[in-house]
Amino acid sequence: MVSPLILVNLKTYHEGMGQNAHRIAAAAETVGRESGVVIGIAPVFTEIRPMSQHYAIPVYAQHIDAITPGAHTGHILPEEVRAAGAHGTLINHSERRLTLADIDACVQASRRLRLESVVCTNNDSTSAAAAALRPDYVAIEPPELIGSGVSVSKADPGIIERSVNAVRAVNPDVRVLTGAGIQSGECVKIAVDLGTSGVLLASSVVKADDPEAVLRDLVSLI
Ligand SMILES: O=C(CO)COP(=O)(O)O
Repeated sequence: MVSPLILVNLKTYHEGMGQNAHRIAAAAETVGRESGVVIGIAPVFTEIRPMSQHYAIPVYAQHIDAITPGAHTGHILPEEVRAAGAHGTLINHSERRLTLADIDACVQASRRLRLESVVCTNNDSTSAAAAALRPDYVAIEPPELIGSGVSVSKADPGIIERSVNAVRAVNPDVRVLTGAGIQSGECVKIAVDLGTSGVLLASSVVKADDPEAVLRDLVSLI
């Protein structure tokens, strides 16, 4: 069986972040190596290259733009994200929504560039729609639970189950992640038992005094 994926989105949390981001990446590398669970990190764009060079963990962009090389200013070119060493990318995160046409173009660019694509969604209908675009992962995250400290696994397991079924019905090759408020091994176990291939999370690791201890707990029951 393929290892579940624990994907830590560092967002733009900033306080002490330069140092903290590297501390989290080092912890992800250690805990990932010891547990055999794949722990990936999605840092800010400027940290993609240093992180992919220094740590043996998959590094993800938090976003790419649906553009091709040429005259664009202030955009994120998928080719540059790949060249910086990214293994994959989030697409359509709740805090960075895109149009359907742009999500499609981003998934296609990811496929062409061999970037793993993780399309974020907010409910089972959008999960089904995203699955039709054939990304590697659909990540269902109820927006009202993001950053709330209340885990989707416990507060709304039904949305995970419905999304897994919706995605499987459209394309069984697309794997499902879930996120929002994920904070413990128990949350991860519930998500995996409901048919997901792992979790997408942020605050419980990024804001922790001891991120390595939280990561150890997250992988403890899978
Ligand atoms: O948006 C998220 C991950 O991309 C979830 O954030 P929290 O883990 O802070 O709820």
